[in-house]
Amino acid sequence: MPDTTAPDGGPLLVVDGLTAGYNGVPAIRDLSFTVGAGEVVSVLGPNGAGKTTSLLAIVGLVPPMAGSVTALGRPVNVRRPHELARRGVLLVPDDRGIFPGLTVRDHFRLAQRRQDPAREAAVLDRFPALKGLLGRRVGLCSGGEQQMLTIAKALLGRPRVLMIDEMSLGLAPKIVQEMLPSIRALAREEGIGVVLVEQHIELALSVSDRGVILNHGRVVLEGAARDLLAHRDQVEAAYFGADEFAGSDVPGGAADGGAGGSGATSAAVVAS
Ligand SMILES: Nc1ncnc2c1ncn2[C@@H]1O[C@H](COP(=O)(O)OP(=O)(O)OP(=O)(O)O)[C@@H](O)[C@H]1O
Repeated sequence: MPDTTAPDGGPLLVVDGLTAGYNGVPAIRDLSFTVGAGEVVSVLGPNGAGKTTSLLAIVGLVPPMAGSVTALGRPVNVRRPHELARRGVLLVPDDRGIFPGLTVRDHFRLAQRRQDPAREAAVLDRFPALKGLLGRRVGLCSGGEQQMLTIAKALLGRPRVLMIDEMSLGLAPKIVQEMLPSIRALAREEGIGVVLVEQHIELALSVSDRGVILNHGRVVLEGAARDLLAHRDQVEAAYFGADEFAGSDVPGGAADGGAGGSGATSAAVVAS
């Protein structure tokens, strides 16, 4: 059984007040949220909201201007990207990181520092469709199969936190509908904390515990996924009218001490 809790029993990942951007201009400001073992947190928002930048900043690939990241109970030096990976906090990028000329089996080999047949078998059991494709060049695999491989590769290293950027990019809705529940099951069964960056709001929230909605680089709404699903109007307002919405007086909101776990001060929090 993998060790899936922070030594202090707290969340696996704590992002606190993270501000980061490009050429000195912040693209995300004061981002805060937590991810516990077995929990799925969706980071949602319109194009350009700062979702990808958030993930890149958490792993240090976009240098932070302010804020901190704590993984497994210990502060992380976000200026050293490999440190987080060593702790099992992995980013699955939206470009899938695959080599079209190599086979699925080759990718499995490259993804493991030391071959671990037992782990390999366990990961293949999670994505049985890959079993019959081990000898196939990845360039000849479908988009869904490539995406399964991308996630399978990340799982080989027994991650504690998996951050998945736009898993559904370019995939048919049916494939997304099949894959997202697998991610949910994976989180629960292996105690992995999952951060999903998604465009499919309803689908993402339907497999998430909590949702964080970004607009213009700020958290404008957050809450339990079931509450966000029940308050679709508020979610739409957060997407399309964020400037007016941020900090509004929503019952159970941050000003009321409402729950939500991000610690953000200006975001509204949907009431439980
Ligand atoms: N390399 C870069 N250099 C300068 N600005 C960038 C760079 N990458 C992203 N940005 C800007 O940062 C902001 C946030 O972009 P980001 O890609 O994080 O948004 P996103 O929510 O992931 O968008 P999408 O859903 O379209 O992928 C945007 O205004 C974008 O133009």
